[in-house]
Amino acid sequence: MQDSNIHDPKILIALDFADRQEALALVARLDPASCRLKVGKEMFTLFGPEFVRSLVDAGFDVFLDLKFHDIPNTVAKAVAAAAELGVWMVNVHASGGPRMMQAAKAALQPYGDKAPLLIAVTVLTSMTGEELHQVGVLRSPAEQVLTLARLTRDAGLDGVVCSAQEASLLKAELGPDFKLVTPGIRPAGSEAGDQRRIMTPEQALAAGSDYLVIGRPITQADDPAAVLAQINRGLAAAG
Ligand SMILES: O=C(O)c1cc(=O)[nH]c(=O)n1[C@@H]1O[C@H](COP(=O)(O)O)[C@@H](O)[C@H]1O
Repeated sequence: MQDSNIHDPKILIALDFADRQEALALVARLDPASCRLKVGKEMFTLFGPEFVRSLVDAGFDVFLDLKFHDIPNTVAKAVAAAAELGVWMVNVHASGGPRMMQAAKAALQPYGDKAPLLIAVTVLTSMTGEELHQVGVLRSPAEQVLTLARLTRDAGLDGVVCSAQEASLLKAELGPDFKLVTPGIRPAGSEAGDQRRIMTPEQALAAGSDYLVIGRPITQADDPAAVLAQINRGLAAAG
């Protein structure tokens, strides 16, 4: 059976490996038509822009997940540097505020159609309401996600990172075109680990997630390609 999402793969595999060869062995078994790849802080810090370029050159859409959060000028320059790498998506923290997000957006303007999608992290999927309180945010996770997502939309960005638990609320409030990228995806029976606001792939898709970020349930499996294929089949059947 062919995946129905073959032209727009929904799964973004989080390549969180300390060993480059281990990551490349996995990538060699993947098809850019079946998944996209996410490079985050661990692999970028270890292996740098060359590693990202090698994945882009291999034909993969790459989400560079460095969650930029700094003064507007610094974030704008960092986002432009990401565009130079040819990545498909890049992110900032929405809590950096509207001026920071607008500066990031403006920095991508010269890239036109070649600009990566620019999205903003709302409330990390590892956080609970109690932890938000501990850092001085007295709203519930859903209320805080919606507040930050509105700021993100108003700053002209393409979407947000949120948990799938907030996806239906955000789709209803912000419309179908505003992209929702949801980590914290756990197929039934898999370990939550440090994630807290989780959903299964099928639940996330039904709730309105556009892209599902999945790391350990795929990368730590005995047969990652088989697990990816199984999740893609589940999504095709559910969608
Ligand atoms: O921006 C992200 O990708 C991200 C945001 C968030 O709120 N939660 C979150 O888990 N992530 C990333 O998504 C990936 C999830 O990996 P697993 O928990 O192994 O599936 C990790 O690489 C995280 O850095």
